[in-house]
Amino acid sequence: QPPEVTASEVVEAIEGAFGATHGQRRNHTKGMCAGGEFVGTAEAARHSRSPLFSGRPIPVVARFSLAGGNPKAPDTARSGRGMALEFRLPQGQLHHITMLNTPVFGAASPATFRDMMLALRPDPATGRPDPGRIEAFKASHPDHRAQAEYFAHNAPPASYASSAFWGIHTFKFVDGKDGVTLVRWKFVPQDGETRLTEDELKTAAPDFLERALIERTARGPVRWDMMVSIGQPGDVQDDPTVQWPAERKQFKAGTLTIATASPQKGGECEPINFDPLVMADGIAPTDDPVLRFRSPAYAVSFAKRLGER
Ligand code: HEM
Repeated sequence: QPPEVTASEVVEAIEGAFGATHGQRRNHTKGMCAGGEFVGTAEAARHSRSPLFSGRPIPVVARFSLAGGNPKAPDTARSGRGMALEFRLPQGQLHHITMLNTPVFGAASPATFRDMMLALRPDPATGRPDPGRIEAFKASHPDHRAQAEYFAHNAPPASYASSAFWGIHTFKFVDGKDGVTLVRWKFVPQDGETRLTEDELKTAAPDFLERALIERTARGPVRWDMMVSIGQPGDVQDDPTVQWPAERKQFKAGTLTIATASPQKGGECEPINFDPLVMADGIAPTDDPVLRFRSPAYAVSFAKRLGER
């Protein structure tokens, strides 16, 4: 039985690690807005009755971000990049998809996430995290390893437009007869995946990502294909640190087109809480404890930032 962890406790631990930026998200603080549309495929509609896959264009409000609560994090940091999508479905319904640029997450439980934040808390004597505490955290939390290794072996993206984003958790597609398909998905950039070179890691400007996406969308729309993998009996459902075997059957569920990009200040994405449990009928969560925990944690962060405005 894992120790009980509360959403407020975890958000306070994030604030302890990074500080709190008044009126802003406590995590993924640095980011930008974007907009476009999504068109689903007939194959997705066979597995899920979600209006997302009607085949008609669905307006999307998007936010791209850097993981962590540092609003000035350099875009060369070996940390997560986020893509958050709010689909504006007919009749005012909403659907959220909130992803990272890694195939796995760095915690199998909220407790590990909290302990990671506690380990990152700066030592008052040096103003920096204590390397000994970070090592102790890593040694005692093997579920953190897979994502850390991914970051160690994969440089950050050269542009949001050329990054893949994974849903990471397992979800359920529910069809018209209540049939359930276990799925995981990845948004694959049609621009191809490009990462910073060793040189660029040293020389790239700290805020190049925002300018790059604004310039890229000025030249024309950017597209990602939503690729869905179908789970098999025995595949992990409730652990976002474990990947499925690569040979799982895949199909294209739709294409996301991002046509506009802007700074987040005053942008449409700024006030949105991209709670991943906001889902329309036809896609449902699994019992992944991390997925379930995200919703109350985002609510705590959202309440704090709105309350400060
Ligand atoms: C225990 C696990 C996690 C905790 C406690 C957590 C916490 C948070 C918090 C507090 C925010 C800011 C919410 C707001 O003020 O709007 C946030 C944002 C975000 N998180 Fe998580 N998170 C967790 C796991 C994940 C996972 C597994 C993913 C990806 C699959 C993810 C992707 C994102 C993204 C992309 C954002 C930025 C959303 C935006 O642009 O508004 N997080 N997270």
